[in-house]
Amino acid sequence: MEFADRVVQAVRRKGNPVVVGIDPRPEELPTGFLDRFPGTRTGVADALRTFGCEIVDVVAPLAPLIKFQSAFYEAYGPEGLGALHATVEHARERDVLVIFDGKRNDIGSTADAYARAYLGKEPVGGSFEPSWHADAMTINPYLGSDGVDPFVKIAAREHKGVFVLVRTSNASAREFQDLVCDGLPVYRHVANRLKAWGKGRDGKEGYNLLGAVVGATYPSELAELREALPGVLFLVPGYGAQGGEAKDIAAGFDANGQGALVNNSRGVTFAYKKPTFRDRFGTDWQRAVEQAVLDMIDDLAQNTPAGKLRPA
Ligand SMILES: O=C(O)c1cc(=O)[nH]c(=O)n1[C@@H]1O[C@H](COP(=O)(O)O)[C@@H](O)[C@H]1O
Repeated sequence: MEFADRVVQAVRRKGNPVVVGIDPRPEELPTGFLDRFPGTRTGVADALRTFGCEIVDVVAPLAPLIKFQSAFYEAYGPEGLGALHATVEHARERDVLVIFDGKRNDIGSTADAYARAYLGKEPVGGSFEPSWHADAMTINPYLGSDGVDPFVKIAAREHKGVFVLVRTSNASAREFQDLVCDGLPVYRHVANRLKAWGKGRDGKEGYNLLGAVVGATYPSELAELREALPGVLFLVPGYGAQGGEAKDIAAGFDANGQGALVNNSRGVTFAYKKPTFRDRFGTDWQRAVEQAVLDMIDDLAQNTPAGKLRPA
């Protein structure tokens, strides 16, 4: 089944558009967690793997998607990447779609290698094998069409998805993305190109394999882009730790409650730090993770069109 159809159906089945971001920072692991592992690079990587897999177990029954932030694993070199790979495999065996967040790109031929690495298959012996089992990945459009086309081509062949940075959530997003040329800000040029890059790649549910990353922290741009990009799935980071609220995200959805996938990383992963959760759940950090997801689902249902996804 096409990636966009799998997303829409998973969102419908689970009744919410939550993406749990797993961005593990060793220094923020629950008290005593790291002490269970040897004080070596391998030990830290094992801790990240164990922590990530436990989060997957808690959130997979609730959320339709998980996004892994590669940076926090790459920080621990090959051992860290091994931990990421093992955690992705763990997620794959559960009922949840996986986004690899590495914001890759390069010149066309190298972009093709990245696309094959994360979405495709590589020759091994006499056959072709996938190295990573992500359902989708994030990419940077700065290099233009020849850097994006290989991702689209390989995603289409493998029934995978791609999310292109269009309007990022960070404070300096305006620096380049708002520069006006030919009468439009740069992010609107990217949005227009995105339509062209994804042409003919719609799934049966009406959404394209090529999605857009649009931050929750810029509500008016989110609303404007929703209008401009019908049939494009939005990956919306910035809810929670970066200050984005459900009311800011509401305009990113379609009328049917689909179209926006809302990411929350720190607010879920390290939910145990929230004073009210600390009082309620003590050292049971898994219960805090679960409650953070349940609260987010409620918040989005009450304050955005995602409420329409709930069974009547
Ligand atoms: O592509 C992304 O996911 C992304 C794009 C963007 O514009 N802003 C953004 O925060 N992200 C990622 O989304 C996650 C947000 O994390 P929290 O702020 O902890 O929820 C991190 O993994 C970021 O790298």
